[in-house]
Amino acid sequence: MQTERANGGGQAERRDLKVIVGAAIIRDGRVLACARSAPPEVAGMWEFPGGKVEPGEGETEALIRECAEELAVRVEIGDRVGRNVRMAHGRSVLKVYAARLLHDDEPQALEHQALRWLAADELDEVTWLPADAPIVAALRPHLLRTR
Ligand SMILES: Nc1nc2c([nH]c(=O)n2[C@H]2C[C@H](O)[C@@H](COP(=O)(O)OP(=O)(O)OP(=O)(O)O)O2)c(=O)[nH]1
Repeated sequence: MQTERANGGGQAERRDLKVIVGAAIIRDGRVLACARSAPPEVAGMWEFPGGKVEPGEGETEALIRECAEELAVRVEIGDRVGRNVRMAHGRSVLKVYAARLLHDDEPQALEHQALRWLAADELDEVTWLPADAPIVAALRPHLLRTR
């Protein structure tokens, strides 16, 4: 549903912002990167596991659900990584959170083409979705700290 609210300047502010959450799953100083299998325009490009937050769902809850659906893993969600990234002409926003695997779960590529664990100096070896660039940049020092 779309509702609009007038702000101080009298302009309408969109309230139907779609929130996409991503999990930067970190293990031993490496982050899990996932290659999309669809749609064709972005197949083979790399992203953080995640997806749209469903109505009535919290961001952490959405991440836990998406990681289970896409990778068959249980995760603990930690701090935000990087800033909010506006996408689709401002209609959606990408928010990435650090995460760690629980119970020695091992990610399986149930929906992705491929998975890779990347160290800080390997982050540029894959082609990330364009919106992920500022997040990947913020992740680099984070990975170096958690080595
Ligand atoms: N999961 C994820 N999506 C990203 C990232 N970067 C980025 O631009 N996106 C975009 C790609 C898609 O347009 C959108 C996420 O949509 P999606 O199709 O993965 O979400 P979903 O799993 O909820 O999809 P669906 O059930 O509606 O098919 O966000 C990222 O790092 N992770």
